[in-house]
Amino acid sequence: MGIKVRSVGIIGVGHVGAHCAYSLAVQGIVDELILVDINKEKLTSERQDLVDSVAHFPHRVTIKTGEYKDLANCDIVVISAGGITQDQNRLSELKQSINVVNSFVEEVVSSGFNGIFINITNPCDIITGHVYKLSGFDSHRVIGTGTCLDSARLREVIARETGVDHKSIIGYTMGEHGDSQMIPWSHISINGKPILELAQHDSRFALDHEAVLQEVVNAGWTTFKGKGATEYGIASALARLVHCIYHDEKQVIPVSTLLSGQYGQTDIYTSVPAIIGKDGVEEIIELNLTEEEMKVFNQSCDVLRKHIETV
Ligand SMILES: NC(=O)C1=CN([C@@H]2O[C@H](COP(=O)(O)OP(=O)(O)OC[C@H]3O[C@@H](n4cnc5c(N)ncnc54)[C@H](O)[C@@H]3O)[C@@H](O)[C@H]2O)C=CC1
Ligand SMILES: CC(=O)C(=O)O
Repeated sequence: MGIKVRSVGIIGVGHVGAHCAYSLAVQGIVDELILVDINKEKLTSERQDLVDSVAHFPHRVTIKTGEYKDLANCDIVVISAGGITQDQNRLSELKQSINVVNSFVEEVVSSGFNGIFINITNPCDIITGHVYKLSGFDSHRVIGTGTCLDSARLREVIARETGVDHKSIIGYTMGEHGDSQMIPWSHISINGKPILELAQHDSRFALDHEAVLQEVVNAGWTTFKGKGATEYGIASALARLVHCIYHDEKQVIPVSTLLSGQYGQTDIYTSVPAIIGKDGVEEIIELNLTEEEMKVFNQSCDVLRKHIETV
């Protein structure tokens, strides 16, 4: 009897891809990683460094390098190819990132890959939508990490301000993984108790909403400024998603996914909470946003649409 090897491919093993590889390996989420990068020297070095850590793990992980065609049998292919621009604006990466994914998505699909794409490359929502179109896959199998990372940042800020552990905070940011993302405050809760209700009786929960949003939006650039990359946060978000898929967890996580009428939006990839399981995005959760929240969410979609038109 053969045992199924959990195999994940990573395209682009720069700051982000290498950290994703390490997170998946060290947490024992995969049995095999296949790393692909156009920079062959870097690829060899990243593989060697990862291999050097394996002997200390309590589990076995095989780390390979390969070409796009070698990803045929992977369950999941992570896209983290490209390069972050210096101007701290994800949208200015658009043209470069489109060219990057154009150079391999169809080749990966024609190799026989029939699993789930998880895209990280920025601007995450637009590039994920483009990968969806290039791949011809059903949208539930093309996912963008979207505001999964920003939502972790949000929960950390709320945890710090309120003193409640982040695991007891239910909260997401929605919309663009970028400056126009929004926080649906009417749905932020401390394990089910709306934070807006708590705020009426306890000043700890009366947060400055605009300041929290700005801190969340700026967090990536706070990280980027001193090290020229953001990597641990996104790698942890990616590892969570991959774990959810392999274990069919059905956890609700905000990801960039195709909206087909939900929230009054159609034919656009953007972040909303969704159930993640073995089939990828299994269900989109439609929150009853307030009128003001809907307005800001729609504005975020407008920002994305304006840039999609330039592709
Ligand atoms: N969605 C998110 O939350 C986040 C997204 N990012 C994005 O991830 C991407 C990668 O960022 P970094 O790792 O910091 O960049 P990096 O420059 O360190 O690494 C990019 C890697 O992609 C490789 N590459 C370029 N074209 C390729 C191709 N056609 N095929 C295979 N490999 C290719 C390069 O050789 C390089 O090794 C950027 O678009 C960045 O904005 C970064 C952090 C968080
Ligand atoms: C760079 C980026 O997209 C982030 O860290 O949020």
